[in-house]
Amino acid sequence: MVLMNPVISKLTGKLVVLASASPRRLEILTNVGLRFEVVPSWFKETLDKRLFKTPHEYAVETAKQKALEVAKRMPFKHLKTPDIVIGADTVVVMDGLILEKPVDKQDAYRMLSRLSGKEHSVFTGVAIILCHEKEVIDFYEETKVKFADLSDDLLWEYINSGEPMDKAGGYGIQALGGMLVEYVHGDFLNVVGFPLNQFCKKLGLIFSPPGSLTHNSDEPQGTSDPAAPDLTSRGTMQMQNVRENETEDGKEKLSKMIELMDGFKASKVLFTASKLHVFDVLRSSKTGELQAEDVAQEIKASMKGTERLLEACVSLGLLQRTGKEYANTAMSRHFLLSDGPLSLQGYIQHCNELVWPLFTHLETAVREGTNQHEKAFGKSSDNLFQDAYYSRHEVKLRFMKAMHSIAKVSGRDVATAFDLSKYKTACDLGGCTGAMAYEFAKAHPGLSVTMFDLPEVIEMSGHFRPHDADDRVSFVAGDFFKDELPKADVYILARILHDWSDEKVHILLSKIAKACNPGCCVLVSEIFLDEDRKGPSRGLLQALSMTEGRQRSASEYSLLLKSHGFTTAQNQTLAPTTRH
Ligand SMILES: Cc1cn([C@@H]2O[C@H](COP(=O)(O)OP(=O)(O)OP(=O)(O)O)[C@@H](O)[C@H]2O)c(=O)[nH]c1=O
Repeated sequence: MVLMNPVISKLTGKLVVLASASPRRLEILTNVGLRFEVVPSWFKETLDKRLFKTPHEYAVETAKQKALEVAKRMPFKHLKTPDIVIGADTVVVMDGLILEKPVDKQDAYRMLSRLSGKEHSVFTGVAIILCHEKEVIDFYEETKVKFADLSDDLLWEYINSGEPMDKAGGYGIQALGGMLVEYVHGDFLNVVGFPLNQFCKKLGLIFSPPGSLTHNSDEPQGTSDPAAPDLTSRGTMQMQNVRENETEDGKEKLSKMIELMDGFKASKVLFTASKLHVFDVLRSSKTGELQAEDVAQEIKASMKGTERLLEACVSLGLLQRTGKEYANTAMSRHFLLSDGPLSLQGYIQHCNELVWPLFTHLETAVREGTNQHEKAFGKSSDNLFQDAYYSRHEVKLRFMKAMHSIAKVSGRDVATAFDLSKYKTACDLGGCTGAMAYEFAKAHPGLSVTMFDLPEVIEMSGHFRPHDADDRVSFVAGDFFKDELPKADVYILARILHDWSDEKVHILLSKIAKACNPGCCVLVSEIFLDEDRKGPSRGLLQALSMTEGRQRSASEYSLLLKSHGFTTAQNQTLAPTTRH
């Protein structure tokens, strides 16, 4: 096959994966000579549509989740890491209503009769994951389609052909459904399921030599990812242009370097916008949108500073701007509103107030091999909650809010990672606010969960109790290094062991081993380092501000557990172990 599009040939030799079961997407990409593997995504298309301001944001987010699921699964299940994963999601939108694939014939009838005689939009969201660079480029395309007036007889005949069932909006424009269509405005293949033209342009931006990036100006509308793929600033591109022997690889390295150099600025923008409640302020305005001036007034900050902050937030995908109006993005609505169910506010403020000051002393920390608590806060931190710094009410509360938000975001995944149906009781050791314990109770109707933590933590955990608190969750005060542990079938250690030296971990595990009966299990939830300790960088970066704790690999945790009679039953991102 002759390759007309040189961009496609840039992917030669790379492991490209299409995270889609759609035969149409496979055909469109095969037709242009792309070589790839198909690994359909297991991501269920169940995102809450109400959380998205526009239908295309929903399609883009679904595409991203489909692709990410495959990118994460492949190294484990297929034992290979792809270079690129492509995900897509097509939706039909009529009067603001998102139509996906019909669930049955009646549903197809409802959809098609809604579309009859009118114009609607078809949006396809696409996500391209660059696995090694850990980057996501996403975009969407909109095409307008007008249906002719359709009689009931025609509709039922079409539905009975079986064609509508696996197609968004209940029709396939490329086949019989083409007969229903009066006109199409825009990219036809976008309706079929994949906006090939825009996809190739994006690939061009990612893979073409720097000089050709000047064609940025005709970039199509609808790019929803402000962070990518414009990998470097224009100033930098010009500089690269001058150096003719600069390779594509060199450009990638440079962009990675720039990302690393700027990383701290991006974090601080997030921390500051959260601390000033920018996201809450925008949410509580009547329309969900505000101009910079109004935001400045609400957050009691200067106009100039606020404008800069808002613009930086837009560039990071934390906010979006239409004209002069700023609004939250779907991601911000998900994670950055103080009262959202998945709010990360608590953890972000912990990073801002505690981790950030510690990292400003990283150089000394490296020279001395110690955590720089004393330098940053004037106090040493041998034992959280017991030293003077942590004894301050607001500091304790902030720490608890941080742990609470992490437990809320990850709790369901931890609670449902393994089949615990044969167990009756669980004990969450160091469970802080009880958020994780409630997630376990919710996920396992037959399980009673005891939350065990220091008395001063239990005392304050009332602040975090849900209104509909499940009475299968109870709270017991104690020190897990000194006091007797409650009896349980499952001991949960979520983000606990990394805080302690091997010596202390042994003390804790021997107490668990003593308290539990044969057949009991310990569920460990941690960031597991790769066996060669080359990643993930989240874990290795966290280690830099640790006191006596350390990050370990799955086999290091297994060894510690084994020495107390626990044999590892499963050993992946989340590891439960069973005692025999
Ligand atoms: C409007 C229209 C849609 N489709 C198909 O509708 C599915 C949408 O569903 P999806 O959720 O985006 O994809 P999927 O098929 O479930 O696959 P996956 O990517 O694995 O989720 C895709 O197939 C598209 O081609 C057509 O074939 N022709 C058309 O005219």
